[in-house]
Amino acid sequence: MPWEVLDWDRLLARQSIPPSGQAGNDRRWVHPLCDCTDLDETARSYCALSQVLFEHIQAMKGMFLRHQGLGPGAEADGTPFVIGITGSVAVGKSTTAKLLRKLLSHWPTSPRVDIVATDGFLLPRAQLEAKRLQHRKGFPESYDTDAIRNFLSKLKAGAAVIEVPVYSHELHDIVPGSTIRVEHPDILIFEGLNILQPGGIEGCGEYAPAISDHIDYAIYIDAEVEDIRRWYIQRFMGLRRHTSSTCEPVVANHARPSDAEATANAIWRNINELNLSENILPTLPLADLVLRKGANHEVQQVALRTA
Ligand SMILES: Nc1ncnc2c1ncn2[C@@H]1O[C@H](COP(=O)(O)OP(=O)(O)OP(=O)(O)O)[C@@H](O)[C@H]1O
Ligand SMILES: CC(C)(CO)[C@@H](O)C(=O)NCCC(=O)O
Repeated sequence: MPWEVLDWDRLLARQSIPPSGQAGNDRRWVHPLCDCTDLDETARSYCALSQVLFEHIQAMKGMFLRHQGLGPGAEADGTPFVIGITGSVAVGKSTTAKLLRKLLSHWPTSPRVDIVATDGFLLPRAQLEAKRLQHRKGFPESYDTDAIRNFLSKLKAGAAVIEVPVYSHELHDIVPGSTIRVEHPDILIFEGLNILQPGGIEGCGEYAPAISDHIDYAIYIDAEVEDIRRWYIQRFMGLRRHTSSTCEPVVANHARPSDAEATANAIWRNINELNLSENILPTLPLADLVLRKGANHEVQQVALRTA
């Protein structure tokens, strides 16, 4: 697969986004969004990523306007642009989404940016149990895929308000009666494990549309499996400290940290790592951009698909 490794210095030197569009020179904006060790390097790498997206969206907009016979000053059609972010459980999709939202909303075009996670479209725990899917959480069959496609169709059709269900990592379940409102953003960051899965064949023998049909630009976050496992265990142990025993038996019913860590390792091995190798990693070649992270979450490489 032809990939071009991004040269950040050359890209940032182009300054296609003026410095005022880079969330400021003060790198402390990074800190509330992620607990990274090198603020400057993190800001620089995500600014480079933001610039790739800016140039791509401007080029798409220019192409659309030319196609409509309109000049560069004209307004495009206002359809939300969907950026997909995928990769393993705990690889940092939500964190990257938040960093990008911060940067994108500082663009000179001041776009309104929303984030939606496919977690909200997981089947509620009771339904997973009824279908004996409780050990397949995160696998394609554990989501309401029709609801995901429906959501993206409505978004692309210009719906003014769409309500999306919410998943809680503390409850390990969909939060009953809770939704977030998506109100016709300029850019939607849509993050999840399964967004690049092929559509498959439906009962009547026809191809089902794929979720990715609605994704305009797809980012895959990649890292060493051993690093992702460590991040997953750290997050699990952190959540355990913050979870009351009434919330989540899987997390909270471990009096001893070593028991909790053993459970986290078992969930990683039997569910999340399996899902990564069977379903998620095979979609990497379908991404437009691969962001490769090192052991401390630093961005080591950004590669763009050229064909
Ligand atoms: N750039 C970063 N610097 C420091 N820590 C990070 C960074 N990115 C992610 N993390 C940490 O790694 C863990 C996983 O990150 P995050 O929750 O964003 O992953 P995710 O891919 O969205 O997970 P899931 O698929 O389970 O929702 C979290 O504990 C998060 O704080
Ligand atoms: C919610 C998912 C599936 C995806 O984000 C993941 O974070 C998760 O919870 N995986 C299942 C294993 C676990 O309970 O941690």
